[in-house]
Amino acid sequence: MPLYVIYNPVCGNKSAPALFRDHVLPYLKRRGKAIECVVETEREGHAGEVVAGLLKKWDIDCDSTGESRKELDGPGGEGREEEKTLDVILGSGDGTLHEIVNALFGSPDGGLAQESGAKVKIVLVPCGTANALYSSLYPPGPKDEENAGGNVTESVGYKMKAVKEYAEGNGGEVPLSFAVTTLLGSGGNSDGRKRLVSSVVTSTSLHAAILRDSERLREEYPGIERFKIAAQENSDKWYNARVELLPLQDGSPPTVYDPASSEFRALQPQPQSDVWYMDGPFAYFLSTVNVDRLELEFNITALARRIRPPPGSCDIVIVRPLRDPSLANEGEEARKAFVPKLWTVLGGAYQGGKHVSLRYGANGEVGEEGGEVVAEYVRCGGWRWIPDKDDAGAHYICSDGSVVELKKGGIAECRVSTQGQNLVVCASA
Ligand SMILES: Nc1ncnc2c1ncn2[C@@H]1O[C@H](COP(=O)(O)OP(=O)(O)OP(=O)(O)O)[C@@H](O)[C@H]1O
Repeated sequence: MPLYVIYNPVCGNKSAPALFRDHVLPYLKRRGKAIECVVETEREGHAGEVVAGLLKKWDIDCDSTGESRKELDGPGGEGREEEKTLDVILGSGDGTLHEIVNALFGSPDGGLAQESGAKVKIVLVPCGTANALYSSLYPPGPKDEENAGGNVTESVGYKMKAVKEYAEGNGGEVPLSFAVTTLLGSGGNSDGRKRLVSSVVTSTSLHAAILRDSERLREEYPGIERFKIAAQENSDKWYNARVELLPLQDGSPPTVYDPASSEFRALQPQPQSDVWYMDGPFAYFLSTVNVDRLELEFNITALARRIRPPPGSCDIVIVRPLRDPSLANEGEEARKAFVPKLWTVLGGAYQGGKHVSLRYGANGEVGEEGGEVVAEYVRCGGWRWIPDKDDAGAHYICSDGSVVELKKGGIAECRVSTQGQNLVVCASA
């Protein structure tokens, strides 16, 4: 199985070239790992082009030599069909992985990866700003903290965990689920793309606004502080839309987390409808697959680790401010009054996922006891986001950090797919 190394020199704090030069490549050499090629990405989209190009070339090579995809497995292994696997050590953030996923699976028929029948194994080296997938697969434990002297994100030992497990052959691997968002109605979106494949997060509302606005802050603030600044700027905005929730893969109803029983329960069917809908306004709407956090400490879909999700499902965190019993309308005053409550929810995500248990008291105070939940935590097979035509801010969709704008009247439909079974990432066994 050929091994390629790809890293993005500009992601995060731009430390990938030094990390690969000083640590990753020398380590692989010491372990005797033969590398076909090292690619430093040169532009947006390049990582996807490289991996797609390798699969295409592989197909041509196999066809022209007539070897098909069969390989002999050494003495005694005659006739055994060996899986074709392309191993890629990827130094990047989630955005570069997103480009690879979209290059391989972005077309409606399943795409290149499906056609070639090859398996692609990704070994992540977290070099980006947030590294949601890596930090979900390798949540740091006390030993990592101790070894890192308190700064896990900058620790070479922590960043090298997947590479070491891969090279030593003692790691595991997990297939990725995808959240496939189709942009429907009114000609899709502003940049012509109609299908977005996420392997981490798909969002609207505050999170999409943060990602949209944080890009312009990237040069000045290469770290995660740019997300906090963009969050401040957008904190009192609400988004008018209707959401339709889609059933789980086995046809059962979407479920919602009940902090009183610490379990998910089925949403009640709604009369005369085969979908389950929620009306806005929304302050927050964020759905994930494969992860329980978006940064090392930001455990926004914390239950994805605590209560294992069924295959083909996404976890969604939703905040609808008008559930607050102290707010009667959508006026400016109400929006301002709600800001601290939204911060309490997001702050809970930074405290190990406490937000999933927050509830309103009779006068709208937020605590761990009381009535209605503040953040609705839903698990389902997908969703449709139907923005109010006149609410321009409700038309942004974020897919793994890249943000698209729906055209007026457009709808985003996100369905979870397990189509990516031949794309796996290394994870602790
Ligand atoms: N040589 C390059 N010059 C400019 N941009 C590049 C280059 N190589 C890759 N890119 C782009 O860099 C962007 C940022 O990469 P990535 O998302 O992996 O890191 P990040 O945003 O810092 O981290 P995260 O997604 O974890 O927050 C990607 O959109 C990718 O297309």
